[in-house]
Amino acid sequence: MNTVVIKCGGSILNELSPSFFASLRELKEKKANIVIVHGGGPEIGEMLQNLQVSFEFVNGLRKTTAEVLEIVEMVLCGKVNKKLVAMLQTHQLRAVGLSGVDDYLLEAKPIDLEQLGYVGEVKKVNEALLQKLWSDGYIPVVAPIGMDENGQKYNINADAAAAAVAKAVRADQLLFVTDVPGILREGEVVKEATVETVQEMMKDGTIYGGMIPKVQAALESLVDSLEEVAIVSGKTTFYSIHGLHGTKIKKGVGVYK
Ligand SMILES: Nc1ncnc2c1ncn2[C@@H]1O[C@H](COP(=O)(O)OP(=O)(O)O)[C@@H](O)[C@H]1O
Ligand SMILES: CC(=O)N[C@@H](CCC(=O)OP(=O)(O)O)C(=O)O
Repeated sequence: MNTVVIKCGGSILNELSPSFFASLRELKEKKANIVIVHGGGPEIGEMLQNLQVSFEFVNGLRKTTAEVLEIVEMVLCGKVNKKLVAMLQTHQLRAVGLSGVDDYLLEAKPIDLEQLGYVGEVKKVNEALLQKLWSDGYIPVVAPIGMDENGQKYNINADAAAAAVAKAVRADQLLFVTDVPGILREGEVVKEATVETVQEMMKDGTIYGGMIPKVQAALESLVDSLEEVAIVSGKTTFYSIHGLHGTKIKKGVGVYK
């Protein structure tokens, strides 16, 4: 059966279009197993500002003190996760909201406690839990908070969490749904890219900011069985009779390290 991992960026969560949900229903009709991993960077930033808690990004990752972690968890697992689950439900898609803490869905370990605080990376994914939800027809919706064996929680970049889930479930497809129609170069969507062309676009500055962790996660996930990753817009349908819209990143000839 087709397994599709969808990363929904915080940039697009409030602008997901009815046609995005229609594309999901189409996938469900084709009996695909779908799991959604969501972000929420802008909402976390807003809440931290409202609560006057200062924060900084180190290499694209939010440095996470114990105080920041508490707010990140509150926003991702409470507000954002339930908002997305509610939207899916009202678009006739049966969804269950979880975080990586639930039944150790995302077992995590710290990346660099000194530099980044409680920022984690995925050590292990509880694939069996996803399989159980799929067999009952649900779309699991995952907030990227992980936990280690001592109960310490970690803030995980959502692009990296989605890539880890895709690897663990040996996904057929990994889609990054965001607020742009794909990788743009001189105002045009790059329809197909290889590992090498993506690396070039990172070097020459075509790819910058929030697109960097996304393509890095995409390239890392192409190492295993996954042959293709796509970056698509949540403002439109991502499938049509012409196939997938957006940028497809294929393995190509280069090897990503
Ligand atoms: N070459 C590029 N093509 C398209 N978007 C790019 C590119 N380089 C950087 N970006 C930026 O990346 C953003 C998407 O990343 P981000 O805001 O982190 O989204 P998300 O919340 O979906 O993870 C775009 O809105 C755009 O500002
Ligand atoms: C460690 C780290 O940076 N975590 C992210 C988690 C949310 C996220 O990745 O959201 P987007 O996909 O919307 O960017 C953060 O705190 O913003």
